[in-house]
Amino acid sequence: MAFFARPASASAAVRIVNPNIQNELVQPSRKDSAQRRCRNVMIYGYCKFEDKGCVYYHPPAEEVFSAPARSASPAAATTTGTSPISAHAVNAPVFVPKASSLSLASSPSAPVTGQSLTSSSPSSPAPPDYQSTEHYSYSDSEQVAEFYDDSQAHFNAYPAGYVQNMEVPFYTNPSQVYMNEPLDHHLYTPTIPSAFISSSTGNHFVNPSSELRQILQERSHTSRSAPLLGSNLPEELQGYHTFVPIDTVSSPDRKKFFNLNSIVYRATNSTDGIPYVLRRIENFRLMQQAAFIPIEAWSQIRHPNIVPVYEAFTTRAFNDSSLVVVYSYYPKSQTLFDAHLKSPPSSAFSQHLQNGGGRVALGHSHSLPQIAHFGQSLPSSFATSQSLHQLQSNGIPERILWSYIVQIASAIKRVHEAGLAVRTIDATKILLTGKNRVRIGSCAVWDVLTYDQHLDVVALQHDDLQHFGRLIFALCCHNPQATTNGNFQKSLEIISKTYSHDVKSIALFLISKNHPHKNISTVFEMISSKLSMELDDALEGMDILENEMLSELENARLVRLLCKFGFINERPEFARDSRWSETGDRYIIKLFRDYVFHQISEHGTPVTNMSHVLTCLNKLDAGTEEKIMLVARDEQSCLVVSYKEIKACVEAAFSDLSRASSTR
Ligand SMILES: Nc1ncnc2c1ncn2[C@@H]1O[C@H](COP(=O)(O)OP(=O)(O)OP(=O)(O)O)[C@@H](O)[C@H]1O
Repeated sequence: MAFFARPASASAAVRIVNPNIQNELVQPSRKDSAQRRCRNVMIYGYCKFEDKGCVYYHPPAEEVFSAPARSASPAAATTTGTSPISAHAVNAPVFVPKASSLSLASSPSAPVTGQSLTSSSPSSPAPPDYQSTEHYSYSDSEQVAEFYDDSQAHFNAYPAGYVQNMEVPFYTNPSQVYMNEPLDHHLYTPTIPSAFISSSTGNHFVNPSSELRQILQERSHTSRSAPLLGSNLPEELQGYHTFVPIDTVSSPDRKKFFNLNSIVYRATNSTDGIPYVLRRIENFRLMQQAAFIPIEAWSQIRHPNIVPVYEAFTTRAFNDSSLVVVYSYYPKSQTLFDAHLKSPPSSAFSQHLQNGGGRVALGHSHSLPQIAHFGQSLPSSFATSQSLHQLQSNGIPERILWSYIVQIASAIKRVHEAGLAVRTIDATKILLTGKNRVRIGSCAVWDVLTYDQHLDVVALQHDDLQHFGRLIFALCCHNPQATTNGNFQKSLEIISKTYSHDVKSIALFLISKNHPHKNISTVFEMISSKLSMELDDALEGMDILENEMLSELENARLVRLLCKFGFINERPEFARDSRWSETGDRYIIKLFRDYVFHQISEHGTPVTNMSHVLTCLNKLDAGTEEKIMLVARDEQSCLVVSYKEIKACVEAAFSDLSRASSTR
């Protein structure tokens, strides 16, 4: 086919082949070592190891010198026919036949230092100056010194003393035996110097780099958890499928929303494939369609501290009349109640505080006292059984407290400015979705439930601030009932002793009933000194995340390259078409694939070093001028090519395939 008929000459690669062995090149069967012509003879015209144990065939001198490649001056070698040897061959490292097991055994490997390599005897006979070769990274003494450290000694393909005294029978083929290459950091996306980014320690909002991936993986894993078998949930509902209850607590006390039963599910939207949270209010009969008007208003609100409202509908799919409100899903999030107010304070909570806040994995406790919110009452024993000292020591750290205050105040401000009231400022409805990141959830439900009551928004906004004050009291005192059941004075005492005066002031202001200037703008005036700290931490967190992203940038380009290799290499439909795989560009790509992935150690075992693979692929993607020697599997020919040329081959072969796929 036309698109596969790219001439082999399109490649700028230099092919090093002894013209005398053209017939051997096409012979598929391998010869015994003793019959195979020594590669040193083929390339340099002689082998200095001929009398020192080289097991390969060394033809008589006349035969050797009759070949064009035997030129005493390899640089003068001419390119003829299909087996050119160009000036590049001069710089080719001495070819080494694969060491036989015998020779390997007799020459155990040992670390080779840069010094030993550079101290090669100047009187060493003829092979082209190994040290002066400028095209081969592996022959650059500086680089060799750089990567031949002791820790890499086991990868060393060269027996000890090889360069110095040339005593060893063979040196090995660089394309067949793995050598640890130095990473050229210029090939990578530069990251911000670590001195300027505290990614290892993390910041107020971002976990340390070492934890970040695990946390993201866990979230991803959670969002794909399998649905419960036999859960009797609808298979499909209003474009949502794969229903999974999020709150697995079976106690009926734990699913109250106002005086109605409420259950939260995760389900996948069929249109965009994204998981959402569906809050279902059981046994609710919607009396008028207009009750959904607030949903429209709420769906317009986008704020980093509010769980976005997506849509709402009623359904009978749960065998009752249910109201369902759909929200964005934050996998592995916790309510503030679960994170900070669960009682008794667990060791996990203490650990959490030691870690400076953030999310902790707290299990649900079925023996927990009932939480007082939305009209439910809490057994007073819960509030009073803890000593003052206990309550003090279990309070939330002030830095985290201020962070919550600023974030929640900011969310309230947005909602109030939109002419709405939040109505869910409660520890059980505010989610901790990341390290010290809070989002007010379950918004809009109240507005739908009480639509026909025509409540005064200003009064509701006032209530928001009061609930906010109660929340601060609860968090400071580690007690959801800190402001009721006669606990107020004691709670105030705790706050005065444990926290700064500013905390006490804002808490008292919010909880007060008849303050003349009580609105969210006044709250912001009171907390203004804390805003800059929050802003600084947020921006620093952004820098850290950007830096993390930079390190991931490489992934995409490497995956693209690997995909191209997958498309090009060993296509079964061209298995018999030697033009496709055994000539020209594709052949180079195939050999390069061997060079990257099929390296072997000096013991003949596969090398699976990712660093080598990444180095090669990055150099390929960058298209560097650095040259490497690719050796055919039958070891009868080798090619000296630059990464730039291989890159051109990959691009050409891939565009051939792309063209073919688009024209059919
Ligand atoms: N948008 C959301 N994304 C992820 N998880 C959520 C979301 N909304 C709620 N959840 C989780 O669903 C679970 C149940 O939520 P719910 O509001 O019912 O909290 P709760 O602690 O069970 O309160 P209640 O006692 O009122 O039922 C909680 O663990 C909460 O973390």
